[in-house]
Amino acid sequence: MPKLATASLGGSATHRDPSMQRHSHTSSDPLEVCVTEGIQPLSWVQRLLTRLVSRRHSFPPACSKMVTAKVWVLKKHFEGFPKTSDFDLKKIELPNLKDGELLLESVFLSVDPYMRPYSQRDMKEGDIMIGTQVARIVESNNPAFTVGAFVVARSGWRTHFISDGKDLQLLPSSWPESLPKSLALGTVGMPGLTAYFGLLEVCKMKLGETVLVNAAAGAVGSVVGQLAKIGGCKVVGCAGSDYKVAYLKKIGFDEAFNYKTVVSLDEALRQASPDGYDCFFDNVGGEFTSIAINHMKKYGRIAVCGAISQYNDTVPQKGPYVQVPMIFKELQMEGFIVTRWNNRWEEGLKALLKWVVEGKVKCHEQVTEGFENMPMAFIGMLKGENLGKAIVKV
Ligand SMILES: NC(=O)C1=CN([C@@H]2O[C@H](COP(=O)(O)OP(=O)(O)OC[C@H]3O[C@@H](n4cnc5c(N)ncnc54)[C@H](OP(=O)(O)O)[C@@H]3O)[C@@H](O)[C@H]2O)C=CC1
Ligand SMILES: CCCCCCCCC/C=C/C=O
Repeated sequence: MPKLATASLGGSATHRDPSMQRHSHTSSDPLEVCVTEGIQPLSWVQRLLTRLVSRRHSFPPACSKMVTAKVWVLKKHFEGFPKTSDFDLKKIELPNLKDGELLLESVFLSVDPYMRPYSQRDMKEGDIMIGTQVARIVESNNPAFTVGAFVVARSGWRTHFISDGKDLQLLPSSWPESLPKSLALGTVGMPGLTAYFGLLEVCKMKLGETVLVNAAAGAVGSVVGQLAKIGGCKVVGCAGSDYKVAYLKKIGFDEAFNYKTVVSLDEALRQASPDGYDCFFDNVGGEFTSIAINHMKKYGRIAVCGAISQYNDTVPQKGPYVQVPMIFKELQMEGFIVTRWNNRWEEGLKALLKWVVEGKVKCHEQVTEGFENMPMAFIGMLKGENLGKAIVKV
């Protein structure tokens, strides 16, 4: 493990609780993906032979056939809160594979808050929705990739796609067979890395400090709180339901409250930490930030990770503004995007995987079944229906 991670995050373990494991996962048999429609079930000898052949990359691929991918398209730019009618489900015929190419099928897809602001900024109507998936290699014309292997891809909301392999990340070789591969989209993926780098590099969290995190029961927030505990901090989290608050306490948060039902957010923040906060990992922005900033300790650090309370605004929110408390408390407030540390993802994933395997970081996933339900899962996540990482299982 790198020096930084050991120095800042080594230490006390959190409690292990099997009831908090994710509630659903799939197992997968690489054999099944090559069975062509209309072919009778294979004997076990044929299956074994097929497995051996497919692992050695057949040229041309053994199960070449026309594949139709389903894709979700942004039909209409979101106005305010996204609606299911803003999306269109389409079918696309994929061409035959060229040399060096792979055919992949999505197994798990991620729905993330960034899709809301990114769609506005980077997409035009008719584009396939951006996003990441865990996908299985179905055919390979590329010797670097074996049929049956699982990768993380950034191919958008598609059931099947073709890649030249350059944009694919194989799951770490140390990934335990028993660990759900969907975690590569959450705790052991981009959201976990956001928590890791945001806390270490932006908040510069230190032993004995007090850390505040909002949207705390979500994909990023739940990891932030648990890493801060591993790093020897006091952790205060808030979330939008009593059920989520109970979960936060179960996974080791020292204080947690429901920001929707407290009479006064100001009072709840004061009660949770009368001395204030050294670090604030802000996932929410807006009014929450303008209240929380007054509870920062002198020289406190604020990691501006997200602003989900503002993503659906049609009219920009007005102050109160942050400058006066920033000046008098001499605060540091820094926005960041996790891709800043692209060259250190291996380090972060290794550390996160280790903590998950050791039971020091617990994971929960909100799994929606069915590719057809992607827009619903995305909208549900924006509304706060997810506990932990929101995932769609194809
Ligand atoms: N900077 C970066 O590189 C990255 C930033 N992010 C940001 O981190 C934040 C969390 O992302 P992620 O963990 O994936 O998502 P979550 O799993 O936390 O899901 C989103 C959660 O946000 C909460 N929420 C929604 N609307 C509001 C609101 N108006 N006020 C307060 N809370 C709200 C809901 O929880 P609740 O029930 O508690 O309200 C909801 O469950 C987002 O802002 C996202 O954009 C994520 C990844 C990378
Ligand atoms: C199309 C896949 C992009 C994967 C990188 C995601 C970076 C997320 C940055 C988030 C910003 C705010 O939510």
